[in-house]
Amino acid sequence: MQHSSSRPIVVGAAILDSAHQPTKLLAARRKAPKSLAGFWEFPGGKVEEHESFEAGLCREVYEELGVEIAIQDLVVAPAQDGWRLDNGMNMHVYTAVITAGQPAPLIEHDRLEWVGLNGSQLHALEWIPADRPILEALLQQLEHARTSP
Ligand SMILES: Nc1nc2c([nH]c(=O)n2[C@H]2C[C@H](O)[C@@H](COP(=O)(O)OP(=O)(O)OP(=O)(O)O)O2)c(=O)[nH]1
Repeated sequence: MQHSSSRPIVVGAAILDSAHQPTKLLAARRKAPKSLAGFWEFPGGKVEEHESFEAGLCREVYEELGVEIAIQDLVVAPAQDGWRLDNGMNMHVYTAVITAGQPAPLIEHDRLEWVGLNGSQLHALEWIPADRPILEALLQQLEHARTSP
């Protein structure tokens, strides 16, 4: 999809440790702005005018973490225009895997953590509240993919 409206669209990456048998998700802790500092999120950011969502996501992840990714699937939201964030923007989240590089918290984050998909650690992190339903949908979608033929 291509971004062309004047309202900013945010894209986020649910970076998994494996394309076919994922066990971990790469969570990133923001260090700015003050209102979001300390909260965990999906790496990503705003898509630029006339940039595709996928291109914007690859660019943001490279800028923020220094890695190249291969985008897999959209985490399907209840509405077609994505997940509604607390700031009034909408976000599209895609699963992805790293294809080159070692992730590091280069600009927007002060910590990165590979967290198990099955277990309390993922939920124990202090996620941006708007991300919690996205996490639930991600887990359900991965579970569905794992159990369907
Ligand atoms: N990247 C990201 N942003 C999120 C998530 N959840 C959430 O509410 N947001 C909000 C926080 C910000 O207000 C907005 C994303 O803006 P950003 O600051 O990351 O965008 P950007 O990298 O393009 O930064 P900038 O150029 O505007 O400074 O969306 C999430 O999981 N990931």
